[in-house]
Amino acid sequence: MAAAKIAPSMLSSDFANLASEAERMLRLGADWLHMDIMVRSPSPLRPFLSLTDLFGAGHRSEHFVPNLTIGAPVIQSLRKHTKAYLDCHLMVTNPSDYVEPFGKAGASGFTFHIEVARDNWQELIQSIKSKGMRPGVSLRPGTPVEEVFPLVEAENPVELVLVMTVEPGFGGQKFMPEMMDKVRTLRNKYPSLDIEVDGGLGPSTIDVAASAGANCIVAGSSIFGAADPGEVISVLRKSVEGSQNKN
Ligand SMILES: O=C(CO)[C@H](O)[C@H](O)COP(=O)(O)O
Repeated sequence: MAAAKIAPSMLSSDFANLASEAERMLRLGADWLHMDIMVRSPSPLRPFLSLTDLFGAGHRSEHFVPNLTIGAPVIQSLRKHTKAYLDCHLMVTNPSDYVEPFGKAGASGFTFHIEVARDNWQELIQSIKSKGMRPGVSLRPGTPVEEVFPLVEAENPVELVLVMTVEPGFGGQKFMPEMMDKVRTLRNKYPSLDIEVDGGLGPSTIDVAASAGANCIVAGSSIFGAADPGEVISVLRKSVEGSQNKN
């Protein structure tokens, strides 16, 4: 059985006090710290053709997400203050460029998106492992779950699948319950896989995710915005463990 992991999304923390925010979350019972890496890196098509060339100005961003957060230097700084598992979710168009810097910085997990790694996921998994990190793959809401099966079944597999339950980019969005079919499918196929959900998770949505089979729970605004964040962490954990005990 895959153990429950509660991972506060540090995107909702006070970045100016990141080390103490991390320490506070761990003290309140968090297992992992979820780090949302959003970099305005150019599309791989950029040298040849840009969306601006195709559609003109005003098109949807060529960047993986329309936001900018933190990079390897921040992970490196945080690593000096904590031994915690740093669960890094790379929302970038070119994850292979970040493997070495994140490995050096002290990232624990490196989760890339299948949408930008359809052609090179084998090499990517290999290089993530060679830098001492745990590889994971994530999928956007519109991406069929079948796309990640080969990565879980590979000789050199990913060890975590992150099912996005909002469009990646920002905290505080509404949970998409229709993503639970993906979680159920993954759990039925892979009983011991780490299945993570991210986006809109909190006390009012956790039971749906936990009963579908998610065991790694990312939650930002519901934890950091709560009067008692430790209580929220405890509610999330009890829901996951309660669902596992039923099965
Ligand atoms: O990956 C993310 C955004 O892309 C965040 O981790 C996610 O949205 C968590 O925030 P919240 O719990 O507030 O929804």
